[in-house]
Amino acid sequence: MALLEVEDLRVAFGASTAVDGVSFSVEQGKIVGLVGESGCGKSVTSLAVMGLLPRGRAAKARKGDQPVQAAAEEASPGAVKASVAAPQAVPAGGGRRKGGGADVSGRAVFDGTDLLSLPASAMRRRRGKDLAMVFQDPLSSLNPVVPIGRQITEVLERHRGLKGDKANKEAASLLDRVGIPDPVRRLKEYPHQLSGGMRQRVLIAIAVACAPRLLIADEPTTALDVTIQAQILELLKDLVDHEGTALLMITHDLGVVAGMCDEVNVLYSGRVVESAPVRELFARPTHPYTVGLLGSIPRLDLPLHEPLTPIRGSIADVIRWKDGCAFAPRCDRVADACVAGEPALVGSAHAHRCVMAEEVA
Ligand SMILES: Nc1ncnc2c1ncn2[C@@H]1O[C@H](COP(=O)(O)OP(=O)(O)OP(=O)(O)O)[C@@H](O)[C@H]1O
Repeated sequence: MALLEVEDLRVAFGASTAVDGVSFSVEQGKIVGLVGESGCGKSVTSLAVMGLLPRGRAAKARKGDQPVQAAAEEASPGAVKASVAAPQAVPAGGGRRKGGGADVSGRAVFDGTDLLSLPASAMRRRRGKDLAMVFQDPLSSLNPVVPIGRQITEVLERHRGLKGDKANKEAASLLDRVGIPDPVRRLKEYPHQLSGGMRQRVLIAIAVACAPRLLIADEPTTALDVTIQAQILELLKDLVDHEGTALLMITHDLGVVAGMCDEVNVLYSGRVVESAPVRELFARPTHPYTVGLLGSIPRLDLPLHEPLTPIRGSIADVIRWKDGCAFAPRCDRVADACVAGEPALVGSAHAHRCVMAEEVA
């Protein structure tokens, strides 16, 4: 059994469905990508798995509310008071976007335990220790008025019981491990004294401080320039290779997917529309949305000046899945069958949700 099995995950904010029956799994020592354009449900999926969404009315009635801030404070290994990851979790889950709490259903089975059914206190113990998250924007994920050393030692104290010199030594060795030179001096510095790439390394150091078995990285390199991006991705890959960490990589960047992932799940309008091992997906994309995503990125193997083919329309041009394929209004190959009812996910190793798949192939 995989380390994480997400089954039929659904997340709704009031009447609006953000994640609509998503299933995927992540094996130990593997990198699994969740890919799709903005708004398809990638972040909400990961926040739901981490238990970081503000609870909606239905959930409150079931188990009592877990306030957003409380959840955020526990966000990741940086989930200590006034520390990392938390500020970013709040906007993603409930601050930046208005719309109240989330009603979450389905299962997210981690090492045999359904995380979605855990009480908030048990989930808090797991976050940071077994599961950790790295967010996109390190500046808003770190506390600007606390030296980075303190932000790391708080995690070590909380989850590993390390204090004083021992905690400081371990913090310096974590910074060293993520490639920050002169770590002892850096421990005393504040986030604004570090470059963007270094701040992201600090977040990764915090995330791995307790050797989590599952790391979720939500667009961890989007805010960085390409050379730093490559270093950070290499660092994450090393963790997987050397520690056997399972990595769920959330990205809209197919280049990152190609270079990093073992398996890929393509999301569209809250549902997985295609999932496959990475080579298979790039060699034989089957869903027209995946084909469109691949057609819209520049390729070195095509003649110079070959035009890119963007997907027409936007993710707002969707129909509800129960009425047919949500991608149909943007699809060049749309046929009557596409809007005749809900398309099922077909296949196992390489699965797709397209009734016209044979014609597409
Ligand atoms: N707190 C909230 N209240 C209401 N709707 C929300 C909330 N958080 C997210 N959504 C909606 O859920 C949908 C999925 O959002 P999500 O952030 O998961 O997308 P995404 O694929 O991660 O996009 P991006 O790459 O831009 O972060 C969007 O339509 C978004 O507006």
